[in-house]
Amino acid sequence: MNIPATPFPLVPYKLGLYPVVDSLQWVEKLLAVGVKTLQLRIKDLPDEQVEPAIVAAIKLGRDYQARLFINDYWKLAVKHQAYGIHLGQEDLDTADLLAIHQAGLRLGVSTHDDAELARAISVRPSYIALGHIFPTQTKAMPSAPQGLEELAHHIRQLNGHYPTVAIGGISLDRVPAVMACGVGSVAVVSAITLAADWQAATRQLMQLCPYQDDQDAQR
Ligand SMILES: Cc1ncc(COP(=O)(O)OP(=O)(O)O)c(N)n1
Ligand SMILES: Cc1ncsc1CCOP(=O)(O)O
Ligand SMILES: [Mg+2]
Repeated sequence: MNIPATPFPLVPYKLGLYPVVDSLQWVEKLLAVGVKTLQLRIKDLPDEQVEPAIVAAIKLGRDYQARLFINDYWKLAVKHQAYGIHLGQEDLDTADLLAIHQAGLRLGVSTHDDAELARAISVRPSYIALGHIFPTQTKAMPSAPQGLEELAHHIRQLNGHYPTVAIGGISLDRVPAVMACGVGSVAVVSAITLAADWQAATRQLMQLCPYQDDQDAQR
């Protein structure tokens, strides 16, 4: 892992509701209802198959002045100047962090435990994701869910130095308890994509998890 000499660019400390979706159509629908932070997470396709969706999503994100993170496909995100990239711990082994940093992209990093948190901090990313908090059907997870106590413990450890995002099994009714742990943002997949009324769910989630336009995370 090649660690840049300076931190990755800042993002707002409270990124607000952060939907994670697997298609350009979802990106477009969520931007249209006012989502300001989101991620395009397409898994395991060749670069040439995902490139058109990534290019179009980045343009939409710019048009709506939103923060669109690209999951995994860091080379395409750099090539097309995305707002940011999200990487997991395994992705950190292979991604060129210097190239991402030099291109000025924001970086979010996943963490599951104390060791992964320490590794993420060593990279000085733009935000740190913590999870999975609750059991999830969306992604096969090798470890047990962290739960709210562990989430609160990790947030205390970070001591306000990084924007934080909680992810994993977070349903609408669980958001208040997650926010009460002091997290800046809540990332959701199924709470939106499997909701009976996704627009109503998104609006309620945005209200519970407000975005605040500042960059006051102090490292
Ligand atoms: C906001 C956010 N947090 C965590 C993840 C998970 O990333 P990763 O561990 O790399 O797993 P995949 O999403 O790539 O399957 C995420 N995507 N977003
Ligand atoms: C991508 C990812 N990373 C950790 S949990 C997860 C899936 C979250 O999906 P859901 O909000 O449906 O539990
Ligand atoms: Mg990944």
